[in-house]
Amino acid sequence: MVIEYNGTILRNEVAIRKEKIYRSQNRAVFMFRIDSEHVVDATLTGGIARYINHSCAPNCVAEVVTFERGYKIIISCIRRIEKGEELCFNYQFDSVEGQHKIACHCGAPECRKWIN
Ligand SMILES: C[S@@+](CC[C@H](N)C(=O)[O-])C[C@H]1O[C@@H](n2cnc3c(N)ncnc32)[C@H](O)[C@@H]1O
Repeated sequence: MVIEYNGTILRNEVAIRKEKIYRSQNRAVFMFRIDSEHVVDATLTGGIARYINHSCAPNCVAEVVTFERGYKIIISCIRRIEKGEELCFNYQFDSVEGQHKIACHCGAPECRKWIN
């Protein structure tokens, strides 16, 4: 394990409301989907794991584990990480028709060009 992705677990409806509020406040929004009904909101209560970028050739993986009837998001390395190397994992965002596409800048030879 490298780091835990901390934050507050929210139901979808609450997460949608919070995201609107954050955007109206011009805040960067940090949310991690854990299942079809819940999101971990790291915008105000998260740690540094929220800054981990996406890569199409990641050195880490993010896994949702159940813990004491709740959830935890654990970031683990999947290969040796050199000193100074940036941590990254595959966001595995769904590609939703009509949704704004995010260009990927991970720089990996096998880059899929889009995050979502
Ligand atoms: C959780 S934040 C990661 C930290 C963010 N880079 C920052 O400085 O606050 C996720 C956002 O970072 C950007 N991002 C992360 N990985 C990226 C990548 N491989 N290519 C382009 N943008 C990326 C996207 O805007 C994405 O929505």
